[in-house]
Amino acid sequence: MPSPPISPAAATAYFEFRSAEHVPETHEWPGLHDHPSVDAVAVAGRDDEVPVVDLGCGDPAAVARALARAAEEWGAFLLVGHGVPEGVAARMEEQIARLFALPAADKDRAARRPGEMNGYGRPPYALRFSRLMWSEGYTFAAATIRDEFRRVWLDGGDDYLRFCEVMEEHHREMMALGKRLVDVFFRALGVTDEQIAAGETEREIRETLTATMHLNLYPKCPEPERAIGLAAHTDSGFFTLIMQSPVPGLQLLRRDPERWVTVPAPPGAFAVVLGDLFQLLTNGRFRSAFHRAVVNGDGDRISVPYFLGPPGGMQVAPLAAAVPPGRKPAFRPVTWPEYMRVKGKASGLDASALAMLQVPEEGEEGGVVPPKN
Ligand SMILES: O=C(O)CCC(=O)C(=O)O
Ligand SMILES: [Fe+2]
Repeated sequence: MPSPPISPAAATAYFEFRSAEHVPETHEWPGLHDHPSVDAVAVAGRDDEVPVVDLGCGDPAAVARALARAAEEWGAFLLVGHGVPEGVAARMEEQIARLFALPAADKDRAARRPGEMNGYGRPPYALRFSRLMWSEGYTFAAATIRDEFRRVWLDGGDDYLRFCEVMEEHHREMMALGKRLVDVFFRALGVTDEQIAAGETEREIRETLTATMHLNLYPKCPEPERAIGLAAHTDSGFFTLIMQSPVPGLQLLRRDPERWVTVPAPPGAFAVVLGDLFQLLTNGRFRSAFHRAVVNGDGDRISVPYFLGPPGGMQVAPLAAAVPPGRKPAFRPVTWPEYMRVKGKASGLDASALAMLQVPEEGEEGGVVPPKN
């Protein structure tokens, strides 16, 4: 990506996507087609079918096996049979479309302030790039919904209340689902139900999960092949439950040969993407997925990643159950905020943050920074 990073003024300036007839230079991304985009279908000799995990299939052992395979080989999957009521996603879409359709002045009041996570605007990592993405976003800690959206709806009236109720409903459903999934992940790692019940760390991880929500609107784009909705990245926390419009846009990088596999968007399914701290927690057995979001020329797409991770003060270290007997943990312990600092530094060095946290094997040189991904 050419430097220098986008200027603070350009990064915060409001861009009117609706009236754009072309993708302006500020939003034009080179290198988007360095690897081909392919559909998630079986191709001879290549596995491009995004795994599907059916939580409701009634066979816990089969669910754990499917999850282990998806987490090891893809770091991502589609989740069905989860029991979240159908209406939740439709209500979310309606409210999010309404939020982003508000006048710029209302949204600007809630603009993210430097150094803060909550607010309207580009995610902090977007500021590293020299180009802008074709999306509008709003990030907030799920525990702060009522306070956060008073910045948008000053009067706290019916529109505000309705919006908050819908966000809270989604938060409740996703947190419950996230906790269920944590247990299935542990089972997929080979931890027994009794060990989970007795294991302090496992219990603490499930009981202290924290959630950040991000609302993404990818407006219809006049030249979708020249713009990107969200640049390629890995999520940093444990895992992300992504609600998406029934319009594909999420892509996963697969290797040998490198290609972007487009994740299907069947109504009712969630896309699940594993984050870097889950890779660390599972001693590298389950891996984070490099992904991006592309835009399209047919219509808007909305997505709501629900990022689950540890509380800020918790040290995340490889689980004993994930470390092979007689071996040392492969990573050193780290808190989420510390990890974010390492990741920020690593991006400047074009290095992998996880590799920087790796504990060298006996007899191996430490401090070597392999190239990113
Ligand atoms: O829009 C999507 O499907 C992906 C969003 C995403 O990866 C993110 O916000 O971290
Ligand atoms: Fe992501």
